[in-house]
Amino acid sequence: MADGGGEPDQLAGERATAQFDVDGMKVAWAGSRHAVEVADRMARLVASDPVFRKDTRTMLSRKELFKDTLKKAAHAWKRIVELRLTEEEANLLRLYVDQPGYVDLHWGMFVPAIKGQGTEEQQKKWLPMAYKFQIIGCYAQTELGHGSNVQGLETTATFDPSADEFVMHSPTLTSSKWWPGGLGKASTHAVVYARLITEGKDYGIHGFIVQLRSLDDHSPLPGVTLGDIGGKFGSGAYNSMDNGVLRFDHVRIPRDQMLMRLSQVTREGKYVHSDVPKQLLYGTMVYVRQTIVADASKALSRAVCIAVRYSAIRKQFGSQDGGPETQVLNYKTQQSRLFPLLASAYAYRFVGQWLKWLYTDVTQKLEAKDYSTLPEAHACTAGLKSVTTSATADAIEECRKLCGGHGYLNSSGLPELFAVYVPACTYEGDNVVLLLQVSVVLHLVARFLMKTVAQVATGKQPVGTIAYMGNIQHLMQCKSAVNTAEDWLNPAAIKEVFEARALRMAVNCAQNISKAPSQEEGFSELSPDLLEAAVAHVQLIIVTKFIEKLQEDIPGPGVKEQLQKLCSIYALHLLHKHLGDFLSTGCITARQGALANELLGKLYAQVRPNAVALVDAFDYTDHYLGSVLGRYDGDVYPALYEEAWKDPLNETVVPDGYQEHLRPLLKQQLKLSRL
Ligand SMILES: CCCCCCCC/C=C\CCCCCC(=O)SCCNC(=O)CCNC(=O)[C@H](O)C(C)(C)COP(=O)(O)OP(=O)(O)OC[C@H]1O[C@@H](n2cnc3c(N)ncnc32)[C@H](O)[C@@H]1OP(=O)(O)O
Ligand SMILES: Cc1cc2nc3c(=O)[nH]c(=O)nc-3n(C[C@H](O)[C@H](O)[C@H](O)COP(=O)(O)OP(=O)(O)OC[C@H]3O[C@@H](n4cnc5c(N)ncnc54)[C@H](O)[C@@H]3O)c2cc1C
Repeated sequence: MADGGGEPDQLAGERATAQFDVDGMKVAWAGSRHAVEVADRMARLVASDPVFRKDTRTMLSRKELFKDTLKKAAHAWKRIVELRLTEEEANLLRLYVDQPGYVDLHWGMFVPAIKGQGTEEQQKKWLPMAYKFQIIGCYAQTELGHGSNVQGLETTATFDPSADEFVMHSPTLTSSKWWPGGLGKASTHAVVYARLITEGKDYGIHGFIVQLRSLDDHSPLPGVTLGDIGGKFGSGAYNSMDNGVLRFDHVRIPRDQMLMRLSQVTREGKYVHSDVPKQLLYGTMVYVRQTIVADASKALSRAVCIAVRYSAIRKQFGSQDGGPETQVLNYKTQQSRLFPLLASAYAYRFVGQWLKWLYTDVTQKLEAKDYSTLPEAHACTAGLKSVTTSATADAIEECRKLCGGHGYLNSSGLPELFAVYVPACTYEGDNVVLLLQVSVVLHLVARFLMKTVAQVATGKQPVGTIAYMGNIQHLMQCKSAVNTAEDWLNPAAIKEVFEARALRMAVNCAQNISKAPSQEEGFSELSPDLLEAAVAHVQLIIVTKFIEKLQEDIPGPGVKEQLQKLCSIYALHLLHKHLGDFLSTGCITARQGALANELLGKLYAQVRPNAVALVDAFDYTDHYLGSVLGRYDGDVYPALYEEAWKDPLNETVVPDGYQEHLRPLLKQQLKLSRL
């Protein structure tokens, strides 16, 4: 289209300059050819079904939006059953429907909580009902007064041996369950976390399966108060979810509805704890944090895909002699803001794949009663969840700005993506609280290593993602050998400075804490520094996993070369952003920092001809992207123009309210001017 400057062929031209095999990159991104094929099939299935349309979603009222979500969830389930989709296919289909709703919590938390914390007998009873949607479940942990501090929850489950029942009760206003998704309107059941009290003793937080609503008419059961907690940030967005409030007034449940895999209450009311660590109670959170890391790359890649394609279409300013306007993607500033985000999308994808492997490995070990890797799983999931979600939320907002004014329109898809995504920084563990968990581990290891540094070669070595800390003697004094910009292309050079920075920051904290009157005071005082040390450690994990990915066989002409560039961009943009850390810990010199920046500029120029193809490799349909700016065909302007007319304000030429408010005002002003 030549009309008005929109040039869809522009993207075809961009695709022609790619220096790698896009299909090969799709496989590297998805993990296997099979994964590409299934994802593609499910995405197209959703995109071609009119029930799953979402283009007017931000214009719906809350009630309409919620009803639309119920309709989509029911239709998705119907298609899953009709087509006999596998679990993998069904999960992807739900992903591409792309509308937060009760099903996310049913499959994402209710079912995993029963699987992880229920006995075999309990699983046999409850899971088949959940699998067939005969019951709908949610995860009711957070309360009005307590979220981060799980040990501070107030809801009680008091055992009554005379009836062989627990009495669920909300003793205070602050003990009201508050936030659980799916609770407000949809769920019939919940896994409720409450303080277990038996024989007059409080045994702390345990999980209980509680029926909340009638299976006949969906009304709340006696003693149960339920509702939605109200509208949330943004139009459309997370308002499709019925985050709810729940109060119990002495509600009775049978004893066998306590989740009893970790501990039991006998018929007589005796509390028995099995030999498994009590932290397994938090297992569902570890599982979900792991899925959230994988989801970060999806949200980030969507935003980046929109911003890259639109930046290739959008033109501003010509050359001095009145030549054609320049694609904004050619501006170095646009590249230096956008390409690190593109690189981060790939980095998070690969670290997400690794974390999934780690989670599976830990789960298998737990089944064999080997609990040794549990702290590693907790620290990795908590740290990666925190760092990837914070960076992704910031990146989506940056992509909105990269799209200029049009990025602020709902039709760009970016405001809604941000509004849906940003609570990921809070739910499943506030990001600061989770980073502090990582810093506890780092502090303990650093303190131990400082004490035992002389015997470290013979002492107990740290393993897993903290293994590098065992190399303390080298990392505390090493100096980077980088001498030219190109030296920074060497993964070993990158790894060394990231390891040295992370370790030195952890050791500095441990030294300063040891000077405080007590460890507790020191920890509190130093907590801002501990957070930064935790971030440095997590960034090291992401960089390392990207480097390790590149050691694998990655087929397809040019694919590995592009990934190598993205890996260098990811690491070096972090180095540039956190230059203060690297300089103040003496890991690099100012000159080496400048060389890293010089190389970054060169790498951006090399990525430029590949940028559109690199986002095509995410393989997103226009339906899933949900953005007129990110359309595959690049036909942006007609789409923007057409979209505007769909707004309810444009249903009439003269607006509602004209007669009551505009006309009298205008007439009055006219009269006054004639006086
Ligand atoms: C179709 C597929 C769908 C896929 C999935 C989709 C999911 C849907 C997506 C989005 C929907 C939104 C979902 C949101 C749901 C929620 O938000 S649920 C509520 C989540 N709440 C939290 O995350 C609360 C955060 N707080 C905590 O996790 C903990 O309380 C804490 C980590 C802050 C620890 O507090 P603290 O008081 O210090 O610890 P204790 O409880 O006493 O425990 C101390 C020891 O336990 C270790 N530990 C802590 N957590 C874990 C864990 N998860 N795993 C293993 N170990 C853990 C901790 O390190 C201590 O160990 P030491 O004693 O050895 O030091
Ligand atoms: C969209 C959404 C969906 C949710 N879904 C569910 C669900 O399905 N089920 C469920 O049970 N819950 C759910 N939640 C609740 C969620 O898990 C909690 O909101 C979250 O764990 C944070 O807890 P909080 O709200 O108590 O925050 P707070 O802990 O009150 O945080 C407030 C501030 O205090 C800071 N802070 C807190 N503790 C410390 C500390 N020790 N040191 C330093 N700073 C600290 C935090 O960093 C933050 O800045 C959901 C929340 C949201 C927003």
